[in-house]
Amino acid sequence: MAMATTAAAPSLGCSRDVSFGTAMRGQAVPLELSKCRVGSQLRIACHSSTVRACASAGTTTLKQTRATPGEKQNVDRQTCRLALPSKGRMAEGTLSLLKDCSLPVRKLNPRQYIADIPGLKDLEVWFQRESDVVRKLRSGDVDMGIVGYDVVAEFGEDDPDLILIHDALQFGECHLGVAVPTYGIFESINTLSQLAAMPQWTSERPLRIVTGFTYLGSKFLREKGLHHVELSTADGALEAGPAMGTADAILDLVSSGTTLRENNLKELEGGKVISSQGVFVASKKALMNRPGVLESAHELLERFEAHLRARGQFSVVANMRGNSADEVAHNLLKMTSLHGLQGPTISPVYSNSTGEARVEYYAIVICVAKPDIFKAVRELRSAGGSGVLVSPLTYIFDEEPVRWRKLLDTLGR
Ligand SMILES: Nc1ncnc2c1ncn2[C@@H]1O[C@H](COP(=O)(O)OP(=O)(O)OP(=O)(O)O)[C@@H](O)[C@H]1O
Ligand SMILES: O=P(O)(O)OC[C@H]1O[C@H](OP(=O)(O)OP(=O)(O)O)[C@H](O)[C@@H]1O
Ligand SMILES: [Mg+2]
Repeated sequence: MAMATTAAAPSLGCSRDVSFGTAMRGQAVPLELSKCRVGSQLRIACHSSTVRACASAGTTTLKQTRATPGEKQNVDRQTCRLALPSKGRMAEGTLSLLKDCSLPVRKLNPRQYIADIPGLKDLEVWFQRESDVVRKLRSGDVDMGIVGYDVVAEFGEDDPDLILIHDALQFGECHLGVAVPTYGIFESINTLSQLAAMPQWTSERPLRIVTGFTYLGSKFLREKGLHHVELSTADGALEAGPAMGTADAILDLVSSGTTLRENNLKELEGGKVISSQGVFVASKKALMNRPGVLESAHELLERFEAHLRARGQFSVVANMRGNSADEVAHNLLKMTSLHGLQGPTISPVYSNSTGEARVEYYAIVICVAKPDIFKAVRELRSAGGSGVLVSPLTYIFDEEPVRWRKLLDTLGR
């Protein structure tokens, strides 16, 4: 297996000092590695599979270390760090969210892993695989991150240092669930309890489940009382496992359900482990101790809240016929979709059709939830409205976001 360089590590200054190029499983270990001794100061960033490859090559006594909670690195770092997914759908979703919040990420070239956000000074942006975003939050190498909740739950391992500042960024929506084949011994199995009760599973022949979520998976299955279970892992295309005969069931992410259907699999009732979407997560220690982190988190949270709130709403302006603002208000408030955020804004429209200033119309401004827009237009017309203008909103800045207050409470502020 070819192993890619992890060139960001030395500049990230985290628990590794150098990186190396490629090595083939079972082949000679690269020269630099064979020179390195356990206990020396040389720390190497590599894929975890590399450590296994080196061990099987038998040329090194290299020890794999994982950043663990409390094992804080980079204590002297002066800058705040935000880690973002380096590839895939979550990278796209994150970059477009930040752009929509007028915080475009500036990356000098596509293969560089460091970037910045011109709108946020004193903040470094680092691109990392999602699992590494969570690991580096836990090790103190980065302060904040945007990733899928599934990754926080899996690699965060319930670490109390990880705080979800925003738990619903409205992209990357999916859930983690158990699925079995639609055919054979599973034909009449539709729930997790039925799966657990199948006589086939014994300690000699456990239920084999393939998943990328071993932490969440084993915890969930234990809690649900499935005892004779063996989890195996794969990096992708897990849905092939049952048909290939390498697994009986899968525990994987589901969004539209197409991949399950196309591979003759069905989800089990009671088999949903978690729902997931993009989240804004931070290290509690960093929020409390590193100067500037809380301020950056506040700025990001305010923008996310204002943008996401606005994204679901239209601004509607219309002229309403009426004898008084009170009468117009009364007519509007009778309609279910015309209440606005706090209530409609109503202002007199002065015309001089008769040579003197007269009020025949009132202009109203309301916010309407996007799914309700056509109902709102119908209701406006029936209440005497005309000239209805509908525009998208960029931000809705309301009072202090509830999530900000909640964060301060969590931090004891
Ligand atoms: N089908 C999906 N629809 C929506 N979001 C998804 C879907 N699958 C995964 N996600 C979300 O996107 C995250 C990253 O998944 P993605 O498939 O982009 O990366 P990966 O599986 O780690 O890598 P790759 O598939 O490129 O090898 C997941 O952790 C989850 O939060
Ligand atoms: O319910 P659906 O909309 O079909 O989406 C679910 C699929 O999406 C993800 O896979 P991905 O596309 O990332 O491929 P991978 O298995 O190679 O990771 C996930 O692992 C499922 O296989
Ligand atoms: Mg994937």
